[in-house]
Amino acid sequence: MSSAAPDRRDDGHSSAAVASSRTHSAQAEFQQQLERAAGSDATVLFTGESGSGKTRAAAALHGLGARRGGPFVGVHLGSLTPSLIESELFGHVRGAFTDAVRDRTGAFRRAQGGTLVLDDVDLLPLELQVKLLRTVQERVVEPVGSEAAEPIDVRLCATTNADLRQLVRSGRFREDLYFRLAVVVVHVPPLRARPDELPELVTGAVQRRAARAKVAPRTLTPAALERLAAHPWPGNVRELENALERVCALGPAGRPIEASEFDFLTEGLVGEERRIAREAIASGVSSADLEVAMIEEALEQQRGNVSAAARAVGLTRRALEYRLERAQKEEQDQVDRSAARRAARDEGGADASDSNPADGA
Ligand SMILES: Nc1ncnc2c1ncn2[C@@H]1O[C@H](COP(=O)(O)OP(=O)(O)OP(=O)(O)O)[C@@H](O)[C@H]1O
Repeated sequence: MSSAAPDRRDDGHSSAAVASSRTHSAQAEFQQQLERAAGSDATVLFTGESGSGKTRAAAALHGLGARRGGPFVGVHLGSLTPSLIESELFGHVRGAFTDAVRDRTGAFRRAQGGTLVLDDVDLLPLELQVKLLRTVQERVVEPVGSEAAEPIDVRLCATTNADLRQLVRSGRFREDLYFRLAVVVVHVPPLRARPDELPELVTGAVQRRAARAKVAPRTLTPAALERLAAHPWPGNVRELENALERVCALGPAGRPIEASEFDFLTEGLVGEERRIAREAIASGVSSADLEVAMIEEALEQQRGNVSAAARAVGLTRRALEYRLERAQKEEQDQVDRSAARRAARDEGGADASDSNPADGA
C-alpha cells in the first residue's frame, strides 16, 4: 500500500506524477499477482471495491491456469437467500424439503474439474460458513438431504469488497474459513487507480453496446475522456459501463460524445461524498465509507426506495441491505467499544497508560 503523502506539493514532484507512478504500480502488481496465482492451484481471494472486476479477474485466472479446459462456475451470494445458497452450492436430493421435487446438482459438482467462484463471500451466513469449511477441508460435498459425501476436484475462488479480517475480528466471519479462502490474495485496484486503462475500457464498452444495438458506435471527444478520467468511479467499471450505456442510449448514434453529457455523474455526488471521494482518490486506497455514503445518498435520492437505490449503485437489493446493516452494526460496535473502554477507565481510576485517541471525546 502506498504511503506517499499526496498533499505535499513542495517536494518537486507534481501530485499527477506521484499519482501516475502509484497507478502504474497498482496495475502492474495486479497483473503479477494474477499470473503468479494462475501458476498454482491454490484458493484465491479476490479483494477490491464493488464493480472493480473481481469476478472477471477470477475468470481470467481460470483461463490462464491448468484447469482452463474445465468449467467455470460463479455463484453470486448477494442475489440468493440463505436457504437457496445452501442448495445452490451443495445441491439437494429429491424430497430434502417441500419444494425439492427432483435432485439438484450443486455448483461444486457443476464445477468439477474446473473453477468455482463464490462472489461476495462475506454474505455467506455463519451456519453455511461451517459447511463450506468442511467441504473445502475434506474435499467432499454433501447435498442437502443426503448422507452421501461426494468427492470434488474444484479450484475455489472467492471475491469480496468487505474487509474480511475486520469481519473476523467482529465475529461475523469464521477465522478458520478466512485462512482457507485467503491462501492467495489478489487485490483488484479501483478504476480510479488505473486511468491508463480508461480509453480501452471506454472503447470496448461503447463498441459492444453499438454492436448490440446495431448502430454506429459513438466516439468520445478528448474533453469527454478527460471528464471521465477526473471522476472517482465509486462503482468502478460497472459504473463506467452504465454511464456509457446511458450516454449512448440518449445521444444520437455516431455523434461524438461531449464532456457535458457526463454531467449527471457529478450531480449524484454531494458535499460529504465528494470529500470522501476526493480523499479516496488522494490516498489511493479504497474506502468502504465511500460505498456506504453512496448507498445512503442513493437511498435519499430514491426517497427510500431500496430497489431503485440498489439499481443506482449497481448492487442487488439484498447486498445493499446487508452492507447497510453491517455498517450500522460496525458503528454500534465502535460506540460499544468506546463506552466499555471509558467504563473500564473510570473504574480503574485515571490510567495514564490508556491513551487511545480513537475514543473521541
Ligand atoms: N478489465 C475489464 N474490461 C472490460 N470489462 C470489465 C473489466 N473489468 C470489469 N469489467 C466489467 O465490469 C463489470 C463488473 O465486473 P465484475 O462483475 O467482475 O466486478 P466485481 O468486482 O466482481 O463486482 P461486485 O463487487 O459487484 O461483485 C462487468 O460487466 C465486467 O464485465
